[in-house]
Amino acid sequence: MTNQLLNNFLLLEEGQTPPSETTLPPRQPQWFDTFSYIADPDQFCRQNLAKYGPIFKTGVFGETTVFVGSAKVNQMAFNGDQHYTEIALPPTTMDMFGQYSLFQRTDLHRSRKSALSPAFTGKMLEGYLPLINQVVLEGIQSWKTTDLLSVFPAVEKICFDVLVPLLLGVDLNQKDSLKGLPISSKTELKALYKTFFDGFYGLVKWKSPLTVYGRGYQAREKLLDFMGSVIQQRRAQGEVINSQADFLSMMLAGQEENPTGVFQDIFIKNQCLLQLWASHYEICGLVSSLIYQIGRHPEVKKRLVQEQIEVMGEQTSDKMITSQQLKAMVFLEATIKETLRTLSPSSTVNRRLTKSVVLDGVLYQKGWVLIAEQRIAHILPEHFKQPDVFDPERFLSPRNEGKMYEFIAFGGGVHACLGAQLAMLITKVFACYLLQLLNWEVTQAASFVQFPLKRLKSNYQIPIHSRATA
Ligand code: HEM
Repeated sequence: MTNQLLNNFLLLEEGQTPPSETTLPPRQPQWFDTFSYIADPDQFCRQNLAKYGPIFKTGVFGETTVFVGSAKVNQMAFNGDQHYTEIALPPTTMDMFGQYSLFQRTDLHRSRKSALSPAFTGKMLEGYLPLINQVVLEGIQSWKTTDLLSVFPAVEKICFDVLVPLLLGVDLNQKDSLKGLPISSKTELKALYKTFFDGFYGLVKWKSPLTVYGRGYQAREKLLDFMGSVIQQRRAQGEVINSQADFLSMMLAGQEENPTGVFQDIFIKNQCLLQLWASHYEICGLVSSLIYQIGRHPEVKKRLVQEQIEVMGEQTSDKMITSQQLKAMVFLEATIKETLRTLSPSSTVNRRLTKSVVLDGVLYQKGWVLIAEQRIAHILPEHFKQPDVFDPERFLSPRNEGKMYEFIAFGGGVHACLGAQLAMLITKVFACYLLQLLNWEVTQAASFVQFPLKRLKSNYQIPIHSRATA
């Protein structure tokens, strides 16, 4: 267990008193903390960090919630499953996850995660590349370069078209792909998915069309029904399953190999939806923030364009970008990480302590919620030098900043993101075509939606020009 690696870590059994020199995290929870945090989470974290350091108590979400950011405490927060933490999410969110998510059943977490992992690594990712290339290229080519581009909606449209075939196994670009299924159009599917996504954040646990949660739950049922029909249709076609084709096929092939194993229909249907939930808006947020950050930093853009020329040579954009080429684009990878560091779409990792623990002489009491906050971890000078400067170089040798538990855009430890490599792959392909085809510059600071994910506001626009005509 990871925390055996932590020095000065003590797990307190019921009734055990902490060592005499133990202290509590600074700051008293305040009644207005939830409002202050939601109104401006960046400022809330920065102000408290400046005053109290990287660990402080708050009353955010109506209980004692300890914000943490330094690597060692993040490590402790990330690795307590089944020992001293549980997932701390509202009951509505847990209900929307359902019992087949990786968060709900910590006892089954390891076996489920290792069964799902092959779909998001190595050969499988390589197999996804032709589709990602094609859909992203066609999507960007359809943008009107004489107009202002509404960045987030434009990116969102493409991401949906990439992720639905990869995760739900339904190729929306094929004519009649929805024929015989209980959802008849892409528009309907997209609207249901949005309602499903929003349902995770509805706080009133009343299954009624009048509540966000109720509508979300209803959408969930319809989407599960839809996935059931997709599976039935696949079976009816009787074709040999190509386990490498998409996430759904990988699971169906797993079921064929071991009919009583992890991959039961109910699990498969839920996983398709859950992975779409986990990925779509996160990747949209990341890609649109990347467009913004590149536009804000012309010197970074110049290096990225140079790297494209070095790696791609004379290759034109009608040829697929290969995984070898993507691997060679180290400055692009660093720029994506720097975007994740500065404008990470997902903000918090919440865990409730089921036992009291002492780390480095600080007591974290049973019942408190720990929030490992990127807004703190990513601006700590001991993790990142000159944190307020946008500088992709920091992730490259010799600086190599952003070690494990310091850079936490994809979480860390037991529940580290399953789809991090897929997210990086899609974002890289997106960035390559953008750099090859378009010119854009950002002169004004944008405002961002902060919850549930951080992203550019939908009405934020930038002028784009074709590189050919620039
Ligand atoms: C920019 C894109 C993404 C970001 C920023 C992101 C971020 C995160 C973070 C911070 C966590 C940890 C949550 C926690 O510990 O409470 C996480 C977990 C997870 N992510 Fe992602 N994610 C992204 C893309 C994806 C994609 C593409 C997939 C799958 C298709 C995915 C699937 C998951 C899953 C299944 C977990 C839970 C893993 C577990 O419980 O072991 N994510 N992600």
